[in-house]
Amino acid sequence: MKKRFQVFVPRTEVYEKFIDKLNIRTEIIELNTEKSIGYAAAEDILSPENLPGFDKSTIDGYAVIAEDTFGVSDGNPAFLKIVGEVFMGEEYIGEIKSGECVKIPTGGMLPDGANACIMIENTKEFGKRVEIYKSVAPGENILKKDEDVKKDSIVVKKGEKINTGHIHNLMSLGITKIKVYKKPKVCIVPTGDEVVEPSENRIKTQIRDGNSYALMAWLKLQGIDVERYRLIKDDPEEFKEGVKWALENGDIVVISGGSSLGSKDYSLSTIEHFGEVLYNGVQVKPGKPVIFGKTDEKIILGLPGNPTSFVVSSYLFLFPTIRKISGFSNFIPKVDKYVRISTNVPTAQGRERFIFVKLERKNNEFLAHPILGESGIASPFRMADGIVRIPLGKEGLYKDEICEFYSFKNI
Ligand SMILES: Nc1nc2c(c(=O)[nH]1)N[C@H]1C(S)=C(S)[C@@H](COP(=O)(O)OP(=O)(O)OC[C@H]3O[C@@H](n4cnc5c(N)ncnc54)[C@H](O)[C@@H]3O)O[C@H]1N2
Ligand code: MOO
Repeated sequence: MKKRFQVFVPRTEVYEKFIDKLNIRTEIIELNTEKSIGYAAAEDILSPENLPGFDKSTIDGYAVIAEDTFGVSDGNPAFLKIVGEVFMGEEYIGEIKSGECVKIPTGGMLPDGANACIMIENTKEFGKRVEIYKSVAPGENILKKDEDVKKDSIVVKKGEKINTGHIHNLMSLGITKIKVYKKPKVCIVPTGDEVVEPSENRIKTQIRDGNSYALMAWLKLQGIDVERYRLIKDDPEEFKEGVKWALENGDIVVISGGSSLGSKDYSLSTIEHFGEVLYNGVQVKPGKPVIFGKTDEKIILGLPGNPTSFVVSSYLFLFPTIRKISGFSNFIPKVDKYVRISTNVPTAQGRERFIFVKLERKNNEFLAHPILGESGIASPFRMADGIVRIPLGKEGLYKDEICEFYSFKNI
Protein backbone atom coordinates (compact mmCIF):
# COMPACT_ATOMS: atom_id res chain seq x y z
CA MET A 1 0.00 0.00 0.00
CA LYS A 2 1.19 3.54 -0.78
CA LYS A 3 2.49 5.67 2.03
CA ARG A 4 -0.25 8.16 2.91
CA PHE A 5 1.96 10.83 4.51
CA GLN A 6 1.97 14.02 2.50
CA VAL A 7 4.06 17.19 2.73
CA PHE A 8 1.95 20.22 1.93
CA VAL A 9 3.79 23.18 0.47
CA PRO A 10 3.05 26.89 0.96
CA ARG A 11 1.52 28.69 -2.00
CA THR A 12 4.53 30.99 -2.44
CA GLU A 13 6.75 27.96 -2.89
CA VAL A 14 4.54 26.72 -5.70
CA TYR A 15 4.96 30.06 -7.47
CA GLU A 16 8.71 30.38 -6.84
CA LYS A 17 9.87 26.80 -7.25
CA PHE A 18 7.44 25.47 -9.79
CA ILE A 19 5.46 27.95 -11.85
CA ASP A 20 8.23 30.54 -12.17
CA LYS A 21 10.71 27.84 -13.17
CA LEU A 22 8.55 26.39 -15.95
CA ASN A 23 10.39 26.52 -19.25
CA ILE A 24 7.28 25.66 -21.24
CA ARG A 25 6.02 28.57 -23.39
CA THR A 26 3.30 28.78 -25.96
CA GLU A 27 4.14 29.55 -29.57
CA ILE A 28 5.02 33.12 -30.59
CA ILE A 29 2.58 34.49 -33.14
CA GLU A 30 2.26 37.77 -35.00
CA LEU A 31 -1.05 39.56 -34.55
CA ASN A 32 -2.60 42.71 -35.91
CA THR A 33 -2.09 45.19 -33.08
CA GLU A 34 -5.82 45.86 -32.85
CA LYS A 35 -6.37 42.17 -31.98
CA SER A 36 -3.56 41.93 -29.43
CA ILE A 37 -5.45 43.15 -26.34
CA GLY A 38 -4.84 40.90 -23.31
CA TYR A 39 -1.92 38.98 -24.84
CA ALA A 40 1.66 39.01 -23.46
CA ALA A 41 4.17 40.76 -25.70
CA ALA A 42 6.88 38.41 -26.97
CA GLU A 43 9.46 41.18 -27.52
CA ASP A 44 10.36 44.67 -26.38
CA ILE A 45 8.92 47.24 -28.74
CA LEU A 46 10.89 50.48 -29.09
CA SER A 47 9.44 53.61 -30.53
CA PRO A 48 10.67 54.26 -34.08
CA GLU A 49 9.92 57.99 -33.77
CA ASN A 50 9.00 60.86 -31.46
CA LEU A 51 5.38 61.51 -30.72
CA PRO A 52 3.74 63.86 -31.54
CA GLY A 53 6.83 64.49 -33.69
CA PHE A 54 6.43 68.28 -33.86
CA ASP A 55 5.85 71.05 -31.29
CA LYS A 56 2.13 71.77 -31.30
CA SER A 57 -0.31 74.20 -29.78
CA THR A 58 -2.63 72.91 -27.05
CA ILE A 59 -5.10 75.78 -27.48
CA ASP A 60 -6.93 77.86 -30.11
CA GLY A 61 -5.26 81.29 -30.23
CA TYR A 62 -2.01 82.85 -31.37
CA ALA A 63 1.55 81.55 -31.55
CA VAL A 64 3.78 84.22 -30.03
CA ILE A 65 7.22 84.99 -28.70
CA ALA A 66 6.57 84.76 -24.94
CA GLU A 67 8.90 87.66 -24.15
CA ASP A 68 6.62 89.98 -26.21
CA THR A 69 3.82 89.39 -23.68
CA PHE A 70 5.78 89.96 -20.47
CA GLY A 71 4.24 92.53 -18.14
CA VAL A 72 0.97 92.96 -20.06
CA SER A 73 -2.43 93.31 -18.39
CA ASP A 74 -6.01 94.30 -19.24
CA GLY A 75 -5.08 97.97 -18.93
CA ASN A 76 -1.69 97.60 -20.58
CA PRO A 77 -2.00 95.16 -23.51
CA ALA A 78 0.69 94.27 -26.03
CA PHE A 79 -0.05 94.91 -29.72
CA LEU A 80 1.13 92.21 -32.08
CA LYS A 81 0.95 92.04 -35.83
CA ILE A 82 -0.82 88.98 -37.27
CA VAL A 83 1.49 87.77 -40.03
CA GLY A 84 -0.29 84.56 -40.98
CA GLU A 85 -2.25 81.51 -39.97
CA VAL A 86 -1.38 77.87 -39.19
CA PHE A 87 -3.69 75.24 -40.73
CA MET A 88 -4.17 71.73 -39.28
CA GLY A 89 -1.86 69.14 -40.79
CA GLU A 90 0.22 71.82 -42.55
CA GLU A 91 3.57 73.35 -41.81
CA TYR A 92 3.73 77.17 -41.54
CA ILE A 93 6.19 78.64 -43.99
CA GLY A 94 8.16 81.45 -42.42
CA GLU A 95 9.49 82.48 -39.07
CA ILE A 96 7.86 84.89 -36.66
CA LYS A 97 9.85 87.77 -35.27
CA SER A 98 9.46 89.99 -32.23
CA GLY A 99 6.20 91.96 -32.43
CA GLU A 100 4.56 89.36 -34.66
CA CYS A 101 2.18 86.47 -34.08
CA VAL A 102 0.41 83.78 -36.09
CA LYS A 103 -3.14 82.45 -35.64
CA ILE A 104 -3.06 78.81 -34.56
CA PRO A 105 -5.68 76.11 -33.89
CA THR A 106 -5.45 73.44 -31.14
CA GLY A 107 -3.09 70.77 -32.45
CA GLY A 108 -1.54 73.02 -35.09
CA MET A 109 2.23 72.93 -35.61
CA LEU A 110 4.09 75.75 -33.88
CA PRO A 111 5.73 78.10 -36.41
CA ASP A 112 9.48 78.68 -36.28
CA GLY A 113 10.39 81.54 -33.97
CA ALA A 114 7.37 81.12 -31.66
CA ASN A 115 7.89 79.69 -28.19
CA ALA A 116 4.40 79.93 -26.63
CA CYS A 117 0.73 80.22 -27.50
CA ILE A 118 -1.91 82.50 -26.05
CA MET A 119 -5.59 81.64 -25.74
CA ILE A 120 -8.02 83.53 -27.93
CA GLU A 121 -10.03 84.51 -24.81
CA ASN A 122 -7.11 86.63 -23.61
CA THR A 123 -6.87 88.65 -26.83
CA LYS A 124 -8.90 90.92 -29.08
CA GLU A 125 -8.39 91.09 -32.81
CA PHE A 126 -8.48 94.39 -34.78
CA GLY A 127 -7.97 93.59 -38.44
CA LYS A 128 -4.30 92.69 -38.88
CA ARG A 129 -3.43 93.37 -35.25
CA VAL A 130 -4.26 91.73 -31.96
CA GLU A 131 -4.24 93.05 -28.42
CA ILE A 132 -2.77 90.63 -25.84
CA TYR A 133 -4.09 91.02 -22.29
CA LYS A 134 -2.25 88.20 -20.53
CA SER A 135 1.39 87.18 -20.46
CA VAL A 136 2.55 83.66 -21.24
CA ALA A 137 5.77 81.92 -20.20
CA PRO A 138 8.08 80.27 -22.75
CA GLY A 139 6.70 76.79 -23.48
CA GLU A 140 3.20 77.66 -22.24
CA ASN A 141 0.33 75.99 -24.11
CA ILE A 142 2.77 73.94 -26.17
CA LEU A 143 3.19 70.16 -26.38
CA LYS A 144 6.85 69.37 -27.09
CA LYS A 145 7.65 67.11 -30.03
CA ASP A 146 8.73 64.14 -27.84
CA GLU A 147 6.46 64.77 -24.87
CA ASP A 148 4.18 61.82 -25.63
CA VAL A 149 6.69 59.13 -26.69
CA LYS A 150 10.45 59.53 -27.12
CA LYS A 151 12.18 57.87 -30.09
CA ASP A 152 13.85 54.59 -29.00
CA SER A 153 12.02 54.46 -25.66
CA ILE A 154 10.24 51.21 -24.70
CA VAL A 155 6.54 51.32 -25.53
CA VAL A 156 5.82 47.67 -24.66
CA LYS A 157 8.07 45.45 -22.53
CA LYS A 158 8.43 41.77 -23.29
CA GLY A 159 6.05 39.90 -20.98
CA GLU A 160 3.76 42.89 -20.48
CA LYS A 161 0.02 42.41 -20.93
CA ILE A 162 -1.15 44.50 -23.89
CA ASN A 163 -3.71 47.02 -22.69
CA THR A 164 -5.78 49.64 -24.46
CA GLY A 165 -3.14 52.30 -23.77
CA HIS A 166 -0.51 50.24 -25.55
CA ILE A 167 -2.83 49.88 -28.53
CA HIS A 168 -3.28 53.65 -28.65
CA ASN A 169 0.47 54.32 -28.63
CA LEU A 170 1.33 51.46 -31.02
CA MET A 171 -1.27 52.51 -33.58
CA SER A 172 -0.17 56.16 -33.30
CA LEU A 173 3.37 55.00 -34.02
CA GLY A 174 2.24 53.03 -37.06
CA ILE A 175 3.08 49.67 -35.44
CA THR A 176 0.21 47.62 -36.80
CA LYS A 177 1.57 44.13 -36.12
CA ILE A 178 3.16 42.75 -32.97
CA LYS A 179 4.59 39.47 -31.73
CA VAL A 180 2.79 37.92 -28.77
CA TYR A 181 2.56 34.53 -27.06
CA LYS A 182 -0.36 32.45 -28.16
CA LYS A 183 -2.89 31.71 -25.41
CA PRO A 184 -2.65 28.14 -24.20
CA LYS A 185 -5.43 25.66 -24.69
CA VAL A 186 -6.88 24.06 -21.57
CA CYS A 187 -8.46 20.59 -21.65
CA ILE A 188 -10.67 19.59 -18.74
CA VAL A 189 -11.32 16.04 -17.64
CA PRO A 190 -14.26 15.94 -15.21
CA THR A 191 -14.32 12.84 -13.01
CA GLY A 192 -16.51 11.07 -10.48
CA ASP A 193 -18.80 8.01 -10.29
CA GLU A 194 -21.46 10.25 -8.78
CA VAL A 195 -21.15 13.10 -11.31
CA VAL A 196 -23.70 13.34 -14.14
CA GLU A 197 -24.26 15.71 -17.05
CA PRO A 198 -26.32 18.83 -16.19
CA SER A 199 -28.91 17.82 -18.80
CA GLU A 200 -29.52 14.48 -17.07
CA ASN A 201 -32.02 13.59 -14.38
CA ARG A 202 -30.15 12.63 -11.26
CA ILE A 203 -30.88 10.27 -8.46
CA LYS A 204 -30.51 11.49 -4.89
CA THR A 205 -26.86 10.48 -4.49
CA GLN A 206 -25.66 12.00 -7.74
CA ILE A 207 -24.52 15.54 -8.48
CA ARG A 208 -24.47 17.41 -11.77
CA ASP A 209 -21.16 18.68 -13.15
CA GLY A 210 -20.97 22.35 -12.25
CA ASN A 211 -17.17 22.55 -12.01
CA SER A 212 -16.11 22.05 -15.59
CA TYR A 213 -18.83 24.27 -17.05
CA ALA A 214 -18.02 27.12 -14.64
CA LEU A 215 -14.30 26.84 -15.41
CA MET A 216 -14.90 26.74 -19.16
CA ALA A 217 -16.95 29.94 -18.91
CA TRP A 218 -14.30 31.59 -16.72
CA LEU A 219 -11.53 30.70 -19.14
CA LYS A 220 -13.51 31.88 -22.16
CA LEU A 221 -13.90 35.25 -20.42
CA GLN A 222 -10.10 35.45 -20.52
CA GLY A 223 -9.99 34.51 -24.18
CA ILE A 224 -8.60 31.04 -23.41
CA ASP A 225 -9.52 28.21 -25.71
CA VAL A 226 -10.92 25.32 -23.69
CA GLU A 227 -12.32 21.87 -24.40
CA ARG A 228 -13.88 19.30 -22.13
CA TYR A 229 -13.57 15.53 -22.26
CA ARG A 230 -16.70 13.53 -21.42
CA LEU A 231 -17.43 12.74 -17.78
CA ILE A 232 -15.36 9.80 -16.64
CA LYS A 233 -15.90 7.25 -13.90
CA ASP A 234 -13.54 6.65 -11.00
CA ASP A 235 -11.66 4.03 -12.92
CA PRO A 236 -7.90 4.12 -13.55
CA GLU A 237 -8.23 3.17 -17.21
CA GLU A 238 -10.83 5.86 -17.86
CA PHE A 239 -8.59 8.42 -16.10
CA LYS A 240 -5.74 7.43 -18.40
CA GLU A 241 -7.90 7.68 -21.52
CA GLY A 242 -9.19 11.10 -20.50
CA VAL A 243 -5.76 12.52 -19.64
CA LYS A 244 -4.21 11.01 -22.80
CA TRP A 245 -6.86 12.81 -24.89
CA ALA A 246 -6.28 16.04 -22.95
CA LEU A 247 -2.50 15.87 -23.40
CA GLU A 248 -2.92 15.36 -27.11
CA ASN A 249 -5.36 18.25 -27.45
CA GLY A 250 -4.27 20.91 -24.98
CA ASP A 251 -1.31 22.67 -23.39
CA ILE A 252 -2.68 22.39 -19.86
CA VAL A 253 -4.71 19.47 -18.54
CA VAL A 254 -7.12 19.99 -15.63
CA ILE A 255 -8.54 16.95 -13.87
CA SER A 256 -11.58 17.91 -11.81
CA GLY A 257 -11.96 15.68 -8.71
CA GLY A 258 -10.17 12.57 -7.57
CA SER A 259 -7.15 14.46 -6.23
CA SER A 260 -7.43 13.44 -2.59
CA LEU A 261 -6.60 10.21 -0.80
CA GLY A 262 -9.75 8.11 -1.28
CA SER A 263 -9.36 4.59 -2.61
CA LYS A 264 -10.95 5.74 -5.88
CA ASP A 265 -8.96 8.99 -6.27
CA TYR A 266 -6.89 8.31 -9.38
CA SER A 267 -5.51 11.75 -10.32
CA LEU A 268 -2.14 11.19 -8.63
CA SER A 269 -1.48 7.76 -10.16
CA THR A 270 -2.61 9.00 -13.58
CA ILE A 271 -0.31 12.02 -13.48
CA GLU A 272 2.56 9.77 -12.35
CA HIS A 273 1.79 7.51 -15.30
CA PHE A 274 2.16 10.30 -17.87
CA GLY A 275 4.75 12.55 -16.30
CA GLU A 276 6.36 13.82 -13.14
CA VAL A 277 4.55 14.98 -10.00
CA LEU A 278 6.16 18.15 -8.67
CA TYR A 279 3.81 18.93 -5.79
CA ASN A 280 1.00 17.04 -4.18
CA GLY A 281 -0.90 19.19 -1.71
CA VAL A 282 -0.64 22.86 -0.77
CA GLN A 283 -1.09 24.70 2.52
CA VAL A 284 -4.22 26.46 1.30
CA LYS A 285 -7.84 26.24 2.39
CA PRO A 286 -9.95 25.60 0.41
CA GLY A 287 -7.92 23.73 -2.16
CA LYS A 288 -5.44 21.59 -0.26
CA PRO A 289 -5.36 18.50 -2.51
CA VAL A 290 -3.91 20.18 -5.59
CA ILE A 291 -1.52 18.07 -7.64
CA PHE A 292 1.03 19.66 -9.98
CA GLY A 293 2.50 17.50 -12.66
CA LYS A 294 4.22 17.97 -15.99
CA THR A 295 5.43 16.16 -19.04
CA ASP A 296 8.20 17.64 -21.20
CA GLU A 297 5.82 20.04 -22.91
CA LYS A 298 2.55 20.03 -21.00
CA ILE A 299 1.21 20.74 -17.53
CA ILE A 300 -1.24 18.50 -15.69
CA LEU A 301 -3.15 19.87 -12.72
CA GLY A 302 -5.26 17.69 -10.48
CA LEU A 303 -7.77 19.99 -8.81
CA PRO A 304 -10.06 19.03 -5.92
CA GLY A 305 -13.66 18.24 -6.85
CA ASN A 306 -15.28 20.21 -4.03
CA PRO A 307 -16.72 23.23 -5.86
CA THR A 308 -15.29 25.94 -3.63
CA SER A 309 -11.89 24.23 -3.56
CA PHE A 310 -12.01 23.81 -7.33
CA VAL A 311 -12.72 27.52 -7.87
CA VAL A 312 -10.06 28.77 -5.44
CA SER A 313 -7.40 26.38 -6.73
CA SER A 314 -8.21 27.39 -10.33
CA TYR A 315 -7.76 31.03 -9.37
CA LEU A 316 -4.59 30.52 -7.31
CA PHE A 317 -2.81 27.87 -9.36
CA LEU A 318 -4.33 27.23 -12.78
CA PHE A 319 -4.60 30.89 -13.85
CA PRO A 320 -1.00 31.74 -12.79
CA THR A 321 0.21 28.67 -14.71
CA ILE A 322 -1.69 29.84 -17.79
CA ARG A 323 -0.17 33.33 -17.45
CA LYS A 324 3.35 31.96 -17.00
CA ILE A 325 3.36 29.68 -20.01
CA SER A 326 1.76 32.32 -22.18
CA GLY A 327 4.62 34.70 -21.51
CA PHE A 328 3.38 37.07 -18.80
CA SER A 329 6.09 38.35 -16.49
CA ASN A 330 3.47 39.05 -13.80
CA PHE A 331 1.77 35.76 -13.16
CA ILE A 332 1.13 35.75 -9.40
CA PRO A 333 -2.44 36.75 -8.37
CA LYS A 334 -2.47 40.47 -7.58
CA VAL A 335 -4.15 42.15 -4.62
CA ASP A 336 -6.97 44.17 -6.14
CA LYS A 337 -7.49 46.41 -3.11
CA TYR A 338 -7.36 46.46 0.67
CA VAL A 339 -10.74 46.06 2.33
CA ARG A 340 -12.22 46.05 5.84
CA ILE A 341 -13.71 42.75 6.96
CA SER A 342 -17.24 43.15 8.41
CA THR A 343 -17.18 40.29 10.96
CA ASN A 344 -14.74 38.10 12.88
CA VAL A 345 -13.51 35.16 10.80
CA PRO A 346 -11.72 32.48 12.81
CA THR A 347 -9.57 29.90 11.05
CA ALA A 348 -7.55 26.83 11.92
CA GLN A 349 -3.81 27.48 11.65
CA GLY A 350 -1.55 25.56 9.31
CA ARG A 351 -3.17 26.60 6.02
CA GLU A 352 -3.37 29.94 4.31
CA ARG A 353 -7.09 30.63 4.15
CA PHE A 354 -9.16 32.31 1.45
CA ILE A 355 -12.68 33.52 2.20
CA PHE A 356 -15.30 34.38 -0.41
CA VAL A 357 -16.61 37.92 0.12
CA LYS A 358 -19.18 40.33 -1.21
CA LEU A 359 -18.00 43.94 -1.22
CA GLU A 360 -20.03 46.91 -0.08
CA ARG A 361 -18.88 50.48 -0.59
CA LYS A 362 -19.21 52.41 2.68
CA ASN A 363 -17.76 55.76 3.76
CA ASN A 364 -15.16 55.87 1.01
CA GLU A 365 -13.87 52.36 1.65
CA PHE A 366 -14.88 48.79 0.94
CA LEU A 367 -16.45 46.51 3.52
CA ALA A 368 -16.02 42.81 2.80
CA HIS A 369 -18.88 40.59 3.93
CA PRO A 370 -17.73 36.96 4.26
CA ILE A 371 -19.78 34.27 2.57
CA LEU A 372 -18.94 31.29 4.68
CA GLY A 373 -19.67 27.65 3.95
CA GLU A 374 -18.05 24.27 3.49
CA SER A 375 -15.85 23.57 0.45
CA GLY A 376 -18.57 21.28 -0.86
CA ILE A 377 -20.94 24.12 -1.80
CA ALA A 378 -20.86 26.25 -4.93
CA SER A 379 -23.09 29.20 -4.04
CA PRO A 380 -20.36 31.38 -2.47
CA PHE A 381 -18.84 31.60 -5.95
CA ARG A 382 -22.12 32.90 -7.37
CA MET A 383 -22.49 35.50 -4.62
CA ALA A 384 -18.89 36.67 -4.23
CA ASP A 385 -16.91 39.49 -5.84
CA GLY A 386 -13.68 37.72 -4.94
CA ILE A 387 -11.70 36.34 -2.01
CA VAL A 388 -9.84 37.79 0.95
CA ARG A 389 -6.71 36.24 2.39
CA ILE A 390 -5.88 35.14 5.91
CA PRO A 391 -2.10 34.66 5.89
CA LEU A 392 -0.48 31.44 6.98
CA GLY A 393 0.05 31.42 10.76
CA LYS A 394 -2.68 33.96 11.52
CA GLU A 395 -5.53 32.69 13.67
CA GLY A 396 -8.21 34.61 11.79
CA LEU A 397 -9.42 38.09 10.97
CA TYR A 398 -10.95 40.42 13.54
CA LYS A 399 -14.00 42.49 12.62
CA ASP A 400 -12.81 45.77 11.03
CA GLU A 401 -9.34 44.42 10.26
CA ILE A 402 -7.90 45.44 6.89
CA CYS A 403 -7.13 42.53 4.57
CA GLU A 404 -6.12 41.76 0.99
CA PHE A 405 -8.90 41.38 -1.54
CA TYR A 406 -8.42 39.43 -4.79
CA SER A 407 -11.01 40.19 -7.43
CA PHE A 408 -12.65 37.54 -9.59
CA LYS A 409 -13.13 40.21 -12.27
CA ASN A 410 -9.57 41.46 -12.78
CA ILE A 411 -7.74 38.36 -13.86
N1 LIG B 1 -8.79 11.44 4.29
C1 LIG B 1 -8.83 12.62 3.67
N2 LIG B 1 -9.93 12.95 3.02
C2 LIG B 1 -10.00 14.14 2.40
C3 LIG B 1 -8.91 15.03 2.48
C4 LIG B 1 -7.75 14.62 3.18
O1 LIG B 1 -6.75 15.36 3.26
N3 LIG B 1 -7.75 13.40 3.74
N4 LIG B 1 -9.02 16.24 1.87
C5 LIG B 1 -10.36 16.78 1.74
C6 LIG B 1 -10.35 17.97 0.95
S1 LIG B 1 -9.62 19.29 1.72
C7 LIG B 1 -10.93 18.06 -0.27
S2 LIG B 1 -10.98 19.59 -1.06
C8 LIG B 1 -11.54 16.92 -0.93
C9 LIG B 1 -11.12 16.81 -2.39
O2 LIG B 1 -11.42 15.60 -2.87
P1 LIG B 1 -11.21 15.12 -4.36
O3 LIG B 1 -10.40 16.06 -5.14
O4 LIG B 1 -10.74 13.75 -4.30
O5 LIG B 1 -12.63 15.28 -5.00
P2 LIG B 1 -13.81 14.24 -5.10
O6 LIG B 1 -13.73 13.29 -3.94
O7 LIG B 1 -13.77 13.71 -6.43
O8 LIG B 1 -15.02 15.20 -4.90
C10 LIG B 1 -15.20 15.97 -3.74
C11 LIG B 1 -16.62 16.53 -3.75
O9 LIG B 1 -16.84 17.33 -4.88
C12 LIG B 1 -17.93 16.88 -5.67
N5 LIG B 1 -17.63 17.04 -7.09
C13 LIG B 1 -16.76 16.32 -7.80
N6 LIG B 1 -16.77 16.71 -9.10
C14 LIG B 1 -17.68 17.69 -9.20
C15 LIG B 1 -18.14 18.49 -10.28
N7 LIG B 1 -17.64 18.32 -11.52
N8 LIG B 1 -19.07 19.43 -10.05
C16 LIG B 1 -19.56 19.58 -8.79
N9 LIG B 1 -19.15 18.87 -7.72
C17 LIG B 1 -18.23 17.93 -7.91
C18 LIG B 1 -18.04 15.42 -5.31
O10 LIG B 1 -19.30 14.91 -5.54
C19 LIG B 1 -17.66 15.40 -3.84
O11 LIG B 1 -18.78 15.73 -3.05
O12 LIG B 1 -11.19 15.75 -0.28
C20 LIG B 1 -11.36 15.79 1.14
N10 LIG B 1 -11.12 14.47 1.69
O1 MOO C 1 -8.99 21.82 0.71
MO1 MOO C 1 -10.50 21.28 0.92
O2 MOO C 1 -10.54 22.39 -0.27
O3 MOO C 1 -10.49 22.29 2.41
O4 MOO C 1 -12.15 21.26 1.19
